[in-house]
Amino acid sequence: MKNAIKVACAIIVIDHKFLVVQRNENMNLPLKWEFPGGKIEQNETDEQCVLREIEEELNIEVTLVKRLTSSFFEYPNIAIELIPFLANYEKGEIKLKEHKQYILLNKKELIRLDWADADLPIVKELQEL
Ligand SMILES: Nc1nc2c([nH]c(=O)n2[C@H]2C[C@H](O)[C@@H](COP(=O)(O)OP(=O)(O)OP(=O)(O)O)O2)c(=O)[nH]1
Repeated sequence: MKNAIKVACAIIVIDHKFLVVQRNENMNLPLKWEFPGGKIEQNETDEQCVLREIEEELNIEVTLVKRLTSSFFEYPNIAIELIPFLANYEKGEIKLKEHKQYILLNKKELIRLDWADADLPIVKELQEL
């Protein structure tokens, strides 16, 4: 795949559940579920990106535990490499800045959501952890 844009995201564990967020009506991929994160900027590492995005989007601090397998997906308007990190919630009160809502689900419940396509292989990999 040519020129995939790199996007880093966090699978945040809180009380043994996974935090997932829903994109709002005005974003690309409206109302799809995803893991919080965003595009990697110049001069930052994947890890720095995900920590920054979590602070920006959710107002919380997390620690990164493990990098999972990247997912490559070509949407009609954009090709992305989605780089997932398993993360632990550390501190802060969740305040959503961009997303419509968040929910905490266990592993089995994740499959039922209407995910952004690029996330599906990651949700599958999570089932096997
Ligand atoms: N943060 C995040 N983005 C995802 C996931 N799955 C997925 O396909 N994406 C896509 C949606 C966006 O096209 C891109 C992430 O870009 P972004 O969140 O920084 O930017 P955005 O779409 O809100 O805004 P824009 O700058 O593209 O208009 O990756 C995911 O799990 N998390």
